[in-house]
Amino acid sequence: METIFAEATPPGRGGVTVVRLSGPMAREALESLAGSLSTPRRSYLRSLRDGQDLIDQALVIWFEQGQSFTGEEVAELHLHGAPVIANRLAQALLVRGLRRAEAGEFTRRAFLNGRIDLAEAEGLADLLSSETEAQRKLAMRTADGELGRKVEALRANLVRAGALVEASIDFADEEVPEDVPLEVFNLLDLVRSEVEAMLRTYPATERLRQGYEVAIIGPPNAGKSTLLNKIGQREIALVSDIAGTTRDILELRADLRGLPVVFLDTAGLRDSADPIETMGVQRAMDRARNADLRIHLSDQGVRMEPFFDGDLIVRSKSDLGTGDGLAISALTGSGIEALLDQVYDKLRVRAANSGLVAHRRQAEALERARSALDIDSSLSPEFLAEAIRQAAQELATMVGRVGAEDYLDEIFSSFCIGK
Ligand SMILES: Nc1nc2c(ncn2[C@@H]2O[C@H](COP(=O)(O)OP(=O)(O)OP(=O)(O)O)[C@@H](O)[C@H]2O)c(=O)[nH]1
Ligand SMILES: [K+]
Ligand SMILES: [Mg+2]
Repeated sequence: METIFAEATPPGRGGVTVVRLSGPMAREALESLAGSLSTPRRSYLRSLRDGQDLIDQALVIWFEQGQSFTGEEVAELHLHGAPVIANRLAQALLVRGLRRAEAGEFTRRAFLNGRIDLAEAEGLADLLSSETEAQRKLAMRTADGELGRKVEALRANLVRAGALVEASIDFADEEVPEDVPLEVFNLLDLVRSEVEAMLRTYPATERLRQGYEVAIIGPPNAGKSTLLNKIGQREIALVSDIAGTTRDILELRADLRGLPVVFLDTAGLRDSADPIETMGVQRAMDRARNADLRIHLSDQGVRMEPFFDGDLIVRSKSDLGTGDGLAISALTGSGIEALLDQVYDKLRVRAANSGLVAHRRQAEALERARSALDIDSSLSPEFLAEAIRQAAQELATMVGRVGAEDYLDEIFSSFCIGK
């Protein structure tokens, strides 16, 4: 096993740069620069020297194998935050036979050494890419192992059910089969209903993780682009009094009171002789259909039917005269907060339905466990035992105890170097 190193802090100047080493040579490499360090998990202020060259004064610490994030021997060096210092240290470490870590390699080693399960690794990746409070909370629960513990508890129930069935097979004499105990069916019902409950929350959870899409749609010149710019407080979209200004879909990522929301500005909906505009309208419709919510914007007095259920019907340009229902003026800003309140309220209801299963990989493993458990209670004990074993296997896959190889590259490459 090679010893790896990487900066754990972002590149560039700063107060400190933390460099982390992991692997069998971590302590030895550190001591060759900092002198001997008797006690693990204690920080020492030391001069780092590569031969005669003083690299830096640094706070250093080492962790013994089994007592670190990766589970390997780990060393940490807190250097003064200048890239030249970290580069000089890297040179000294390369000479000593260490190599630079790849993206996510520390976390990958933590997984391979059983320090975290795969769901925790996914949670950690989500945590690092969280942009809003709701995403942080969701990711933190998974990173903290909540999902893994829950799935392990279900798997333990299956293991018990399986053992009971096996026992009934073993004790049955040739002629008279032993009845499968009722407890088995109770355990299976419990696991099935928990798995189903988790699967029900998956779509809402996945959405919360990725962010909600709110499409602004309506006829040309309704003021859609002006509204997007107003929400984003910058000039994202071109605005003009020429109908058909917007063609491509423009996205604004926003933190709406803690919820991750992508607002979409779209081409004004109308029949047009211009083929490019028609393509834009097609895109607008396709994207709007799949969005979580649509703000359906139109001028005062224009008759509007909602395209989709639950759309927010909003009148624009209220500064030019008052109309019916929810009205905004992107010019004066009036009504915008009330509109965002309504968007928030609708999305919050969806967020409230979220649970812990936020990734397709996790949901697919649960789906397979559910179909394995979709069994007829009149099955022979042998078939029952096989179905239970299969379902337990799928739950083990979900937390990465088995069969995780195919997912590792995908999951760990989403981390940055040094994590
Ligand atoms: N008075 C007033 N004018 C507005 C308001 N919002 C937008 N406008 C004007 O309405 C015109 C059209 O605005 P856009 O934002 O380009 O409209 P759009 O819906 O994006 O139009 P398309 O992209 O062509 O579909 C521009 O001249 C804007 O300045 C408003 O609240 N009040
Ligand atoms: K326009
Ligand atoms: Mg526009």
